[in-house]
Amino acid sequence: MKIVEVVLTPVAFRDPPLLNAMGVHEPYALRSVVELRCEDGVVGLGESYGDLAFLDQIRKVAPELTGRDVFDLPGLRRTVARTLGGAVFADEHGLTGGFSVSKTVASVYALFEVAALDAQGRRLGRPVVDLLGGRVREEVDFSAYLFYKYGAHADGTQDHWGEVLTPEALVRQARQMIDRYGFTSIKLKGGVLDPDQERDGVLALADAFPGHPLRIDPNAAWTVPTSIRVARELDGVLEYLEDPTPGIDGMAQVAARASMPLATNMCVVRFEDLAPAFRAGAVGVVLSDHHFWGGLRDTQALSKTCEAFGVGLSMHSNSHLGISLAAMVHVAAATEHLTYACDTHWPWREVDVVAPGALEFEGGAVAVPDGPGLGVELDPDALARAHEDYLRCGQTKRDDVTYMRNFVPSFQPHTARW
Ligand SMILES: O=C([O-])[C@@H](O)[C@@H](O)[C@H](O)[C@@H](O)C(=O)[O-]
Ligand SMILES: [Mg+2]
Repeated sequence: MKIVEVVLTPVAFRDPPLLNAMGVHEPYALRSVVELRCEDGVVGLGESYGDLAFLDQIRKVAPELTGRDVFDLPGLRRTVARTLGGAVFADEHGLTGGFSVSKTVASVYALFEVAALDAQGRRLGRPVVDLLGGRVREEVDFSAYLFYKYGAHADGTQDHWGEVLTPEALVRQARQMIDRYGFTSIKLKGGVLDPDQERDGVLALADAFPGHPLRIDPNAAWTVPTSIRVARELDGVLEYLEDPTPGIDGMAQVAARASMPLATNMCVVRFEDLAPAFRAGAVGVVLSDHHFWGGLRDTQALSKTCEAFGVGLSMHSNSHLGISLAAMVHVAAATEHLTYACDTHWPWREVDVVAPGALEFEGGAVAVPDGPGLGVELDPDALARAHEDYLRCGQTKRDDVTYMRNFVPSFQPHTARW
């Protein structure tokens, strides 16, 4: 089945002022939506980053795909690598590790691979999970992804979550999210407040939600000694500690002294990073993310590799919409070695580009959608509105650091600050 046209639509959707080690989320999150229009009227959907530097790369590749067989994934990967010709996409926030040619190819390929698999599934009348080998689980568990946050954006726009800067407010946010979605495990985005305050936040969550596995992710905001101290203070409380400190060497020093496994989506972000990290004993859990790990099939390869080395696998997320959530659910449902509930930013968005109904949370889990392919349908009006928002919002890249300076003029990112 040949690809006849590739349509790329950058979109933007409202995002609350969520805090992290690099600053604060801007009023809109940016994404790209791809439609692979194929023979017989079949259309495959994909979703990924919306930064201009990423759009520049996918815009180079898109015209090269027309006339290609949508079932030829190795050919698709070769076309991506050849067309990019060594280009590097640098997502300046740095929250998902370094940049490289291989990570850029993996990221661009992933967007088109998901769309190709969606098209294949629609053509065959089978869900993507079946193309990945079939279901090992019917539904996929997600964690409540909590953020410290401001009560309003720089222009005064508020949201229903309110300000969250204290343990009490964190517990309130967790309760709102758990009441609505039923999550049974909790992740806290840290690297925002003094580590002692964040430790107290975790302890308050542990008290309020007994039996809910907990994690904290300071995105490398802590030094090695601070990480070791906080790990000791949260002994028996955390299921894993995510990216407390920068780099494989630093993580290895913490891992040697911490009782809980360390997880990462910062120091292991490509297959090339696995050997040095595993050799150093730096990580006990790798956070997969098909958007930069080379798509759904490479995510499965990552899982197998982790299993062989006795390393756990969880799933990282960034602000995203329903096409990405569907892809995350399909790959998670087809991947046996997935040892923790996945992350998702889903509760933070209010609109979507897909028609409602296919993706529902129950007990913190999402069942694999029924339909062929990814099982989600594009809502053309919603897509048009989100594209209008993209054109109107004036943002062209994610820049939490500069936006943070509206609130704290002297702000510098918090890498190994504490
Ligand atoms: O949305 C955020 O601010 C997160 O900090 C995100 O960008 C990270 O990449 C991510 O969720 C993580 O686990 O590090
Ligand atoms: Mg992380």
